[in-house]
Amino acid sequence: MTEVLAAAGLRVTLGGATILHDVDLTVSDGEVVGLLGANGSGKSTLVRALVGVVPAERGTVRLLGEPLGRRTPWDRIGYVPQRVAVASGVPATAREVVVSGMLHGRRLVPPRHAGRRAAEALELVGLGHLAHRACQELSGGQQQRVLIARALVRRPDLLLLDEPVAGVDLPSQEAFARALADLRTSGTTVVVVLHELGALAPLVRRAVVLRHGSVVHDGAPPAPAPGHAAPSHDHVHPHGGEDASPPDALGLSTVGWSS
Ligand SMILES: Nc1ncnc2c1ncn2[C@@H]1O[C@H](COP(=O)(O)OP(=O)(O)OP(=O)(O)O)[C@@H](O)[C@H]1O
Repeated sequence: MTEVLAAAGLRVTLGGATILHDVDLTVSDGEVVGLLGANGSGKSTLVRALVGVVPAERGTVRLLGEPLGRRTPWDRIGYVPQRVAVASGVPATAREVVVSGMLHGRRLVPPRHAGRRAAEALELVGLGHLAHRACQELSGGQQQRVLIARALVRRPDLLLLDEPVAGVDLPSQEAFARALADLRTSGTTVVVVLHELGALAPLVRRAVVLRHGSVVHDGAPPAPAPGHAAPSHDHVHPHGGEDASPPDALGLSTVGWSS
């Protein structure tokens, strides 16, 4: 199996605190890996360090066989950050934002087929009918799906997603799961931060669980507690927090797997 992502001894310090403690993570071609853990366990920081958005104090990252830096093949990598507003007052349409996903490095002009590819990517996330709508007129969940389409339009070999379906309704989550299944079939490797496997459960065969910035589990996804997967489960009751006691061995008591 070809190594698509390899992080070794990754240490990240932010605001004087060590957030990631020498994390090792290797992901092979075609894997779909779920990154799980309680709030504040370091999932987003890990993904951000993997794409170089936050600097690592120590350790190395290789993406698609190249060290993180000038040689990273960004045109083959898709990244969806944790919920950010797409619009930010810029009057771009959904289609324009998605087309911008085809720009990278020295490619500052979209290729001729960009419009067609953007339309396809928006269809994949169920937003084909809103392609020409200004992003600032879209709901938060719809904006999130525009960002997913923006990552998909590259047809990436490696896709990193930070809570892509948070705040997205169930039918759209299921549509996204189908799009991800198609990508996996075509060989895309996926690393996805999730609070719950939800609609993506059938796809995620490997779970990496973080706790206080260290990997505490790497293997089969832990089973959710009974009732947690049920559509009627409201998720408004407390799941505990960093101070909850006693946390289960994997620290999953805070992410909705047991309560
Ligand atoms: N820029 C920053 N400066 C200082 N501390 C930070 C910064 N960014 C994140 N942190 C801290 O790092 C820790 C991990 O945050 P991170 O966002 O990676 O967690 P997470 O597992 O993704 O959480 P969540 O599930 O809530 O999204 C938290 O304690 C957070 O307060």
